[in-house]
Amino acid sequence: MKNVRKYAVIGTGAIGGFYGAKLQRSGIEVHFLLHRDYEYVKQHGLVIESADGNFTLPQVNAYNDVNKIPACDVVLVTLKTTDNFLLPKLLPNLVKDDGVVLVLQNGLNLEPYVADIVGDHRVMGGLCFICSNKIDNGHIHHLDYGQITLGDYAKNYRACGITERMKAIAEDLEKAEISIQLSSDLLLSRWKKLVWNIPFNGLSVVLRTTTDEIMSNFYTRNLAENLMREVVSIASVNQRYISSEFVEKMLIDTEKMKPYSPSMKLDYEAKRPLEIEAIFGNPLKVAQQGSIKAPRIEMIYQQLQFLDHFSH
Ligand SMILES: NC(=O)C1=CN([C@@H]2O[C@H](COP(=O)(O)OP(=O)(O)OC[C@H]3O[C@@H](n4cnc5c(N)ncnc54)[C@H](OP(=O)(O)O)[C@@H]3O)[C@@H](O)[C@H]2O)C=CC1
Ligand SMILES: CC(C)(CO)C(=O)C(=O)O
Repeated sequence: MKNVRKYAVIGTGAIGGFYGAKLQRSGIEVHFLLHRDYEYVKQHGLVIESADGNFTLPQVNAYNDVNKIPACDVVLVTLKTTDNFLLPKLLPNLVKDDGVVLVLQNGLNLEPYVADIVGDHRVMGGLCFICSNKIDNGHIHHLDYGQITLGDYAKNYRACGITERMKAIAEDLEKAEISIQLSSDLLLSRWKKLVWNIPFNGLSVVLRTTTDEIMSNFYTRNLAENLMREVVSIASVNQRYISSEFVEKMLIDTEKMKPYSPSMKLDYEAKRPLEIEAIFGNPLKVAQQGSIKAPRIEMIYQQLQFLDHFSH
Protein backbone atom coordinates (compact mmCIF):
# COMPACT_ATOMS: atom_id res chain seq x y z
CA MET A 1 0.00 0.00 0.00
CA LYS A 2 1.31 3.45 -0.99
CA ASN A 3 2.41 6.13 1.48
CA VAL A 4 -0.13 8.65 0.22
CA ARG A 5 -3.53 7.04 0.01
CA LYS A 6 -6.56 8.03 -2.03
CA TYR A 7 -10.01 7.34 -0.50
CA ALA A 8 -13.48 6.70 -1.93
CA VAL A 9 -16.71 6.88 0.06
CA ILE A 10 -19.52 4.65 -1.20
CA GLY A 11 -22.65 6.10 0.39
CA THR A 12 -22.24 9.71 1.52
CA GLY A 13 -24.69 9.56 4.40
CA ALA A 14 -24.56 9.86 8.19
CA ILE A 15 -21.25 8.06 8.66
CA GLY A 16 -19.75 8.16 5.15
CA GLY A 17 -20.33 11.92 4.90
CA PHE A 18 -18.93 12.51 8.37
CA TYR A 19 -15.79 10.39 8.16
CA GLY A 20 -15.15 11.29 4.51
CA ALA A 21 -15.44 15.01 5.24
CA LYS A 22 -13.03 14.71 8.16
CA LEU A 23 -10.53 12.89 5.92
CA GLN A 24 -10.79 15.57 3.22
CA ARG A 25 -10.42 18.33 5.82
CA SER A 26 -7.15 16.76 6.95
CA GLY A 27 -5.74 17.05 3.43
CA ILE A 28 -6.46 13.56 2.10
CA GLU A 29 -7.88 13.12 -1.43
CA VAL A 30 -11.43 11.80 -1.07
CA HIS A 31 -13.97 10.88 -3.78
CA PHE A 32 -17.61 10.74 -2.72
CA LEU A 33 -20.29 8.67 -4.45
CA LEU A 34 -23.63 10.39 -3.98
CA HIS A 35 -27.18 9.46 -4.73
CA ARG A 36 -30.27 11.70 -4.39
CA ASP A 37 -28.36 14.84 -3.37
CA TYR A 38 -25.62 14.53 -6.01
CA GLU A 39 -26.49 17.82 -7.82
CA TYR A 40 -26.75 19.71 -4.53
CA VAL A 41 -23.44 18.43 -3.12
CA LYS A 42 -21.65 19.00 -6.42
CA GLN A 43 -22.69 22.66 -6.24
CA HIS A 44 -22.57 23.34 -2.50
CA GLY A 45 -20.36 20.69 -0.92
CA LEU A 46 -20.95 19.21 2.53
CA VAL A 47 -21.96 20.76 5.84
CA ILE A 48 -20.95 18.91 9.00
CA GLU A 49 -22.71 19.95 12.16
CA SER A 50 -20.78 18.13 14.80
CA ALA A 51 -20.40 17.69 18.52
CA ASP A 52 -16.64 17.98 17.79
CA GLY A 53 -17.10 21.37 16.04
CA ASN A 54 -18.98 22.38 12.90
CA PHE A 55 -17.26 22.71 9.55
CA THR A 56 -18.10 23.12 5.87
CA LEU A 57 -16.43 21.77 2.76
CA PRO A 58 -17.67 24.06 -0.03
CA GLN A 59 -16.11 21.81 -2.68
CA VAL A 60 -15.88 18.03 -2.72
CA ASN A 61 -15.16 15.45 -5.43
CA ALA A 62 -18.78 14.41 -5.96
CA TYR A 63 -19.92 11.67 -8.37
CA ASN A 64 -23.15 9.99 -9.33
CA ASP A 65 -21.37 7.41 -11.48
CA VAL A 66 -18.85 5.08 -9.89
CA ASN A 67 -17.07 4.59 -13.22
CA LYS A 68 -15.90 8.20 -13.12
CA ILE A 69 -14.11 7.79 -9.77
CA PRO A 70 -10.39 7.01 -10.08
CA ALA A 71 -9.19 3.71 -8.58
CA CYS A 72 -8.58 4.24 -4.86
CA ASP A 73 -6.37 2.75 -2.16
CA VAL A 74 -9.11 2.65 0.45
CA VAL A 75 -12.82 2.34 -0.34
CA LEU A 76 -15.15 3.01 2.58
CA VAL A 77 -18.44 1.11 2.30
CA THR A 78 -20.98 3.26 4.13
CA LEU A 79 -24.21 2.35 2.38
CA LYS A 80 -26.98 0.82 4.43
CA THR A 81 -26.53 -2.95 4.27
CA THR A 82 -29.95 -3.13 2.58
CA ASP A 83 -28.20 -1.60 -0.47
CA ASN A 84 -25.29 -4.05 -0.47
CA PHE A 85 -26.74 -5.80 -3.51
CA LEU A 86 -25.23 -2.83 -5.40
CA LEU A 87 -21.67 -3.71 -4.38
CA PRO A 88 -20.86 -6.25 -7.12
CA LYS A 89 -21.33 -3.38 -9.63
CA LEU A 90 -19.70 -0.65 -7.54
CA LEU A 91 -16.54 -2.21 -6.18
CA PRO A 92 -14.53 -4.20 -8.74
CA ASN A 93 -12.99 -1.29 -10.69
CA LEU A 94 -12.89 1.14 -7.79
CA VAL A 95 -10.37 -0.54 -5.52
CA LYS A 96 -6.72 -0.72 -6.60
CA ASP A 97 -5.03 -4.13 -6.88
CA ASP A 98 -3.15 -3.47 -3.64
CA GLY A 99 -5.99 -1.45 -2.08
CA VAL A 100 -8.67 -2.41 0.46
CA VAL A 101 -12.40 -2.12 0.86
CA LEU A 102 -13.16 -1.06 4.43
CA VAL A 103 -16.66 -2.17 5.45
CA LEU A 104 -17.96 0.27 8.06
CA GLN A 105 -21.49 -1.09 8.37
CA ASN A 106 -23.32 -2.69 11.28
CA GLY A 107 -23.97 -6.41 11.22
CA LEU A 108 -22.33 -9.77 10.62
CA ASN A 109 -20.81 -11.58 7.64
CA LEU A 110 -20.52 -8.45 5.54
CA GLU A 111 -16.80 -8.90 4.86
CA PRO A 112 -17.15 -12.41 3.36
CA TYR A 113 -19.75 -10.98 0.95
CA VAL A 114 -17.35 -8.21 -0.09
CA ALA A 115 -14.48 -10.72 -0.27
CA ASP A 116 -16.46 -12.70 -2.85
CA ILE A 117 -16.45 -9.55 -5.00
CA VAL A 118 -12.90 -8.22 -4.58
CA GLY A 119 -10.98 -11.16 -3.08
CA ASP A 120 -10.18 -12.05 0.55
CA HIS A 121 -6.94 -10.04 0.48
CA ARG A 122 -8.65 -6.71 -0.26
CA VAL A 123 -11.10 -6.51 2.66
CA MET A 124 -11.05 -4.95 6.08
CA GLY A 125 -13.79 -4.17 8.60
CA GLY A 126 -14.59 -1.35 10.96
CA LEU A 127 -17.12 -0.96 13.76
CA CYS A 128 -18.39 2.56 14.15
CA PHE A 129 -19.32 3.80 17.60
CA ILE A 130 -20.97 6.99 16.49
CA CYS A 131 -24.33 8.73 16.70
CA SER A 132 -24.86 10.54 13.42
CA ASN A 133 -27.70 11.34 11.03
CA LYS A 134 -28.02 12.86 7.58
CA ILE A 135 -30.66 15.56 8.04
CA ASP A 136 -30.76 17.26 4.65
CA ASN A 137 -29.02 17.41 1.27
CA GLY A 138 -25.29 17.38 1.97
CA HIS A 139 -25.95 18.06 5.66
CA ILE A 140 -24.73 15.65 8.32
CA HIS A 141 -25.59 16.02 11.99
CA HIS A 142 -23.06 14.26 14.20
CA LEU A 143 -24.43 14.03 17.74
CA ASP A 144 -21.89 12.09 19.77
CA TYR A 145 -18.96 9.64 19.87
CA GLY A 146 -17.13 8.64 16.67
CA GLN A 147 -14.56 5.98 17.38
CA ILE A 148 -13.88 3.26 14.79
CA THR A 149 -12.58 -0.18 15.79
CA LEU A 150 -10.55 -1.41 12.81
CA GLY A 151 -9.89 -5.07 12.10
CA ASP A 152 -8.20 -6.79 9.18
CA TYR A 153 -9.99 -9.60 7.35
CA ALA A 154 -8.78 -13.04 6.29
CA LYS A 155 -10.80 -15.92 4.83
CA ASN A 156 -13.48 -17.26 7.23
CA TYR A 157 -12.72 -14.39 9.63
CA ARG A 158 -9.44 -15.95 10.78
CA ALA A 159 -8.04 -13.56 13.39
CA CYS A 160 -5.14 -11.79 11.70
CA GLY A 161 -3.61 -9.61 14.40
CA ILE A 162 -2.56 -6.02 13.86
CA THR A 163 -1.37 -5.68 10.27
CA GLU A 164 0.77 -3.00 8.66
CA ARG A 165 -2.05 -1.83 6.38
CA MET A 166 -4.37 -1.43 9.38
CA LYS A 167 -1.76 0.79 11.01
CA ALA A 168 -1.39 2.83 7.82
CA ILE A 169 -5.13 3.45 7.51
CA ALA A 170 -5.42 4.15 11.25
CA GLU A 171 -2.74 6.81 10.80
CA ASP A 172 -4.81 8.57 8.09
CA LEU A 173 -7.96 8.40 10.22
CA GLU A 174 -6.23 9.65 13.35
CA LYS A 175 -4.68 12.50 11.40
CA ALA A 176 -8.26 13.34 10.43
CA GLU A 177 -9.18 13.47 14.14
CA ILE A 178 -11.08 10.19 14.09
CA SER A 179 -10.44 8.10 17.17
CA ILE A 180 -9.27 4.56 16.30
CA GLN A 181 -8.95 1.30 18.13
CA LEU A 182 -7.15 -1.63 16.53
CA SER A 183 -8.68 -5.08 16.86
CA SER A 184 -6.62 -8.23 16.34
CA ASP A 185 -9.83 -10.23 15.82
CA LEU A 186 -12.43 -8.61 13.58
CA LEU A 187 -15.06 -11.32 14.12
CA LEU A 188 -14.85 -11.00 17.90
CA SER A 189 -15.26 -7.22 17.56
CA ARG A 190 -18.29 -7.69 15.29
CA TRP A 191 -19.92 -10.01 17.86
CA LYS A 192 -19.18 -7.56 20.67
CA LYS A 193 -20.86 -4.77 18.73
CA LEU A 194 -23.87 -7.04 18.14
CA VAL A 195 -24.16 -7.50 21.90
CA TRP A 196 -25.31 -3.86 21.84
CA ASN A 197 -26.99 -3.55 18.45
CA ILE A 198 -29.26 -6.58 18.73
CA PRO A 199 -31.08 -5.51 21.91
CA PHE A 200 -31.08 -1.76 21.42
CA ASN A 201 -31.61 -1.43 17.67
CA GLY A 202 -34.32 -4.11 17.86
CA LEU A 203 -36.16 -3.00 20.99
CA SER A 204 -36.07 0.70 20.14
CA VAL A 205 -38.02 -0.07 16.94
CA VAL A 206 -40.37 -2.74 18.25
CA LEU A 207 -41.22 -0.74 21.39
CA ARG A 208 -40.98 2.69 19.66
CA THR A 209 -38.63 3.88 22.38
CA THR A 210 -35.13 5.08 23.22
CA THR A 211 -32.15 3.56 25.05
CA ASP A 212 -32.82 5.43 28.33
CA GLU A 213 -36.41 4.18 28.56
CA ILE A 214 -35.35 0.59 27.84
CA MET A 215 -32.78 0.82 30.64
CA SER A 216 -35.05 2.54 33.16
CA ASN A 217 -37.77 -0.11 33.08
CA PHE A 218 -37.19 -3.31 35.08
CA TYR A 219 -38.71 -5.59 32.43
CA THR A 220 -37.05 -4.13 29.35
CA ARG A 221 -33.66 -3.86 31.09
CA ASN A 222 -33.96 -7.59 31.83
CA LEU A 223 -35.04 -8.27 28.28
CA ALA A 224 -32.04 -6.32 26.92
CA GLU A 225 -29.73 -8.30 29.17
CA ASN A 226 -31.24 -11.62 28.11
CA LEU A 227 -30.94 -10.63 24.46
CA MET A 228 -27.26 -9.83 25.08
CA ARG A 229 -26.77 -13.26 26.63
CA GLU A 230 -28.33 -14.90 23.57
CA VAL A 231 -25.85 -13.02 21.36
CA VAL A 232 -22.98 -14.23 23.54
CA SER A 233 -24.10 -17.84 23.20
CA ILE A 234 -24.40 -17.58 19.40
CA ALA A 235 -20.90 -16.07 19.19
CA SER A 236 -19.54 -19.25 20.78
CA VAL A 237 -20.57 -21.14 17.62
CA ASN A 238 -17.86 -19.05 15.89
CA GLN A 239 -15.46 -19.85 18.76
CA ARG A 240 -15.65 -16.25 19.94
CA TYR A 241 -16.12 -15.96 23.68
CA ILE A 242 -17.51 -12.88 25.40
CA SER A 243 -17.46 -12.54 29.19
CA SER A 244 -20.34 -11.71 31.54
CA GLU A 245 -18.31 -8.68 32.63
CA PHE A 246 -18.50 -7.36 29.07
CA VAL A 247 -22.30 -7.70 29.09
CA GLU A 248 -22.47 -5.91 32.46
CA LYS A 249 -20.28 -3.10 31.13
CA MET A 250 -22.49 -2.68 28.05
CA LEU A 251 -25.52 -2.31 30.29
CA ILE A 252 -23.84 0.19 32.59
CA ASP A 253 -22.42 2.19 29.65
CA THR A 254 -25.88 2.35 28.08
CA GLU A 255 -27.37 3.62 31.34
CA LYS A 256 -24.83 6.44 31.26
CA MET A 257 -25.53 7.30 27.61
CA LYS A 258 -27.68 10.29 26.72
CA PRO A 259 -31.18 9.12 25.59
CA TYR A 260 -30.62 7.78 22.10
CA SER A 261 -32.44 6.38 19.10
CA PRO A 262 -30.12 3.84 17.42
CA SER A 263 -29.68 3.94 13.63
CA MET A 264 -32.42 1.34 13.07
CA LYS A 265 -34.93 3.49 14.97
CA LEU A 266 -33.94 6.49 12.81
CA ASP A 267 -34.44 4.32 9.73
CA TYR A 268 -37.86 3.22 10.96
CA GLU A 269 -38.95 6.80 11.68
CA ALA A 270 -37.75 7.91 8.24
CA LYS A 271 -39.59 4.96 6.64
CA ARG A 272 -36.33 3.56 5.27
CA PRO A 273 -35.74 -0.20 4.92
CA LEU A 274 -34.44 -1.78 8.15
CA GLU A 275 -31.07 -3.59 8.26
CA ILE A 276 -32.73 -6.76 9.56
CA GLU A 277 -30.69 -9.40 7.75
CA ALA A 278 -27.25 -7.97 8.55
CA ILE A 279 -27.97 -7.34 12.23
CA PHE A 280 -30.44 -10.14 13.08
CA GLY A 281 -30.79 -12.60 10.19
CA ASN A 282 -27.07 -13.38 9.76
CA PRO A 283 -26.48 -14.01 13.50
CA LEU A 284 -29.59 -16.22 13.56
CA LYS A 285 -28.14 -18.28 10.69
CA VAL A 286 -25.05 -18.89 12.83
CA ALA A 287 -27.32 -19.92 15.74
CA GLN A 288 -29.02 -22.41 13.44
CA GLN A 289 -25.67 -23.84 12.28
CA GLY A 290 -24.68 -24.41 15.91
CA SER A 291 -28.14 -25.62 17.04
CA ILE A 292 -28.25 -22.75 19.53
CA LYS A 293 -31.66 -21.50 20.63
CA ALA A 294 -32.16 -17.73 20.59
CA PRO A 295 -35.94 -17.35 21.00
CA ARG A 296 -35.92 -13.68 21.96
CA ILE A 297 -33.73 -12.65 19.02
CA GLU A 298 -35.87 -14.75 16.71
CA MET A 299 -39.04 -13.07 17.94
CA ILE A 300 -37.60 -9.58 17.44
CA TYR A 301 -36.46 -10.64 13.97
CA GLN A 302 -40.04 -11.68 13.13
CA GLN A 303 -41.54 -8.49 14.57
CA LEU A 304 -39.06 -6.34 12.64
CA GLN A 305 -39.96 -8.18 9.44
CA PHE A 306 -43.61 -7.28 10.05
CA LEU A 307 -42.85 -3.61 10.78
CA ASP A 308 -40.48 -3.32 7.83
CA HIS A 309 -43.04 -4.85 5.47
CA PHE A 310 -45.70 -2.25 6.30
CA SER A 311 -43.51 0.82 6.87
CA HIS A 312 -42.26 1.86 3.41
N1 LIG B 1 -25.79 6.55 11.65
C1 LIG B 1 -25.15 6.06 12.70
O1 LIG B 1 -25.04 6.73 13.74
C2 LIG B 1 -24.52 4.71 12.64
C3 LIG B 1 -24.60 3.92 11.51
N2 LIG B 1 -23.96 2.71 11.49
C4 LIG B 1 -24.03 1.86 10.32
O2 LIG B 1 -23.42 2.52 9.22
C5 LIG B 1 -24.00 2.09 7.98
C6 LIG B 1 -24.43 3.33 7.19
O3 LIG B 1 -25.45 3.96 7.93
P1 LIG B 1 -25.80 5.50 7.81
O4 LIG B 1 -24.61 6.29 7.48
O5 LIG B 1 -26.58 5.84 9.03
O6 LIG B 1 -26.80 5.47 6.57
P2 LIG B 1 -27.32 6.67 5.64
O7 LIG B 1 -28.63 6.24 5.11
O8 LIG B 1 -27.24 7.96 6.36
O9 LIG B 1 -26.23 6.68 4.49
C7 LIG B 1 -26.25 5.79 3.43
C8 LIG B 1 -26.02 6.58 2.17
O10 LIG B 1 -25.98 5.70 1.06
C9 LIG B 1 -26.54 6.40 -0.03
N3 LIG B 1 -26.97 5.54 -1.12
C10 LIG B 1 -28.09 4.78 -1.21
N4 LIG B 1 -28.17 4.21 -2.43
C11 LIG B 1 -27.08 4.62 -3.11
C12 LIG B 1 -26.61 4.40 -4.42
N5 LIG B 1 -27.29 3.64 -5.29
N6 LIG B 1 -25.47 5.01 -4.81
C13 LIG B 1 -24.80 5.81 -3.96
N7 LIG B 1 -25.19 6.05 -2.71
C14 LIG B 1 -26.32 5.47 -2.29
C15 LIG B 1 -27.70 7.15 0.57
O11 LIG B 1 -28.06 8.22 -0.28
P3 LIG B 1 -29.59 8.69 -0.42
O12 LIG B 1 -30.03 9.03 0.98
O13 LIG B 1 -29.48 9.87 -1.32
O14 LIG B 1 -30.36 7.55 -0.99
C16 LIG B 1 -27.13 7.61 1.91
O15 LIG B 1 -26.60 8.89 1.84
C17 LIG B 1 -25.16 1.18 8.37
O16 LIG B 1 -24.78 -0.16 8.29
C18 LIG B 1 -25.45 1.54 9.84
O17 LIG B 1 -26.01 0.49 10.58
C19 LIG B 1 -23.20 2.28 12.53
C20 LIG B 1 -23.10 3.03 13.67
C21 LIG B 1 -23.79 4.26 13.84
C1 LIG C 1 -23.95 1.76 18.80
C2 LIG C 1 -24.61 2.74 17.86
C3 LIG C 1 -25.64 3.53 18.59
C4 LIG C 1 -23.60 3.73 17.42
O1 LIG C 1 -22.39 3.60 17.85
C5 LIG C 1 -25.08 2.03 16.65
O2 LIG C 1 -24.41 1.15 16.20
C6 LIG C 1 -26.34 2.35 15.93
O3 LIG C 1 -26.90 3.43 16.10
O4 LIG C 1 -26.76 1.50 15.14
